[in-house]
Amino acid sequence: MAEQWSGFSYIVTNLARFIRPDEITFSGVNSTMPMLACLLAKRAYEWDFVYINVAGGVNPRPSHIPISSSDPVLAEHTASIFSNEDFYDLCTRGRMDLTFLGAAQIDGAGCANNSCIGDWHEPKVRLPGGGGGAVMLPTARRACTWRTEHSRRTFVQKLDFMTSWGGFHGVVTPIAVFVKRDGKLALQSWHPESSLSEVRERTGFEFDATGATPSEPPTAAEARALRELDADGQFERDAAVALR
Ligand SMILES: CC(=O)SCCNC(=O)CCNC(=O)[C@H](O)C(C)(C)COP(=O)(O)OP(=O)(O)OC[C@H]1O[C@@H](n2cnc3c(N)ncnc32)[C@H](O)[C@@H]1OP(=O)(O)O
Ligand SMILES: O=C(O)/C=C/CC(=O)O
Repeated sequence: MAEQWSGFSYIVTNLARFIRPDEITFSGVNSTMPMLACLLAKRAYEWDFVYINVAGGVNPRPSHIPISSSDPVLAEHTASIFSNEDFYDLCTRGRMDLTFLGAAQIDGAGCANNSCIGDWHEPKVRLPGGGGGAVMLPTARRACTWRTEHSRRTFVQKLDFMTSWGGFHGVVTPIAVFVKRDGKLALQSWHPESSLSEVRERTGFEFDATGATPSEPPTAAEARALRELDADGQFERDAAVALR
């Protein structure tokens, strides 16, 4: 059980749990974990949804699981080919139900920075990922993010730069799942090997934890689907997610 509920498995499975039946769900560039979450949901759940991806695929049936979340194999046997403009149009026209987007820093309202660390004019690091974050996060009906590092430099009181306003609906890390409640991120659940106090300790903003419990372990179908998707364990090794 512990092996199946590694930090990597925890993130991918909990991202999949944000996907809803019949909805349109998007995963983009540099998004291996959301790609795996969408493919897991297709295999593990008894209902269907529309999975679209930045390779242009719409409910594709890829012949293998690629390392890159923008690999053309993700458009194999696709129902249609979507262009980049189509993803943005779906969002701005209110048709995108769920999109997965990255973030380097997240504040208590779920707003995100994926532009720079430090001062904008003299940054320590410039980050990629501002295009989707700036447009898709505020316009999709829901957006979720993931971070392999749960730390006070990631979960901050004040962002170094606000790339995306509007706020994530869901946030998943190796030790916690947050959801948006009354305009703020609230703790929904924590990794069974972690604790509420550890999540508080490693989070730089105050949050409501009313009703939060340890996360439900993976179902047999979820665990089986992820084993199939990562048969040789390469994704898990590449992700190198630590609980501590
Ligand atoms: C149409 C579409 O496809 S829309 C787009 C969909 N895709 C996305 O939204 C993905 C967008 N991009 C991402 O998610 C990126 O991974 C980002 C922007 C979140 C982070 O970029 P990465 O290059 O992965 O940064 P990474 O996390 O490796 O950090 C690089 C360095 O930046 C600095 N850094 C990153 N985050 C922080 C932080 N919160 N605080 C301080 N320093 C930080 C550190 O120096 C770090 O190096 P270190 O970990 O060795 O200390
Ligand atoms: O914002 C990003 O990370 C990527 C966007 C891809 C694009 O719009 O070309």
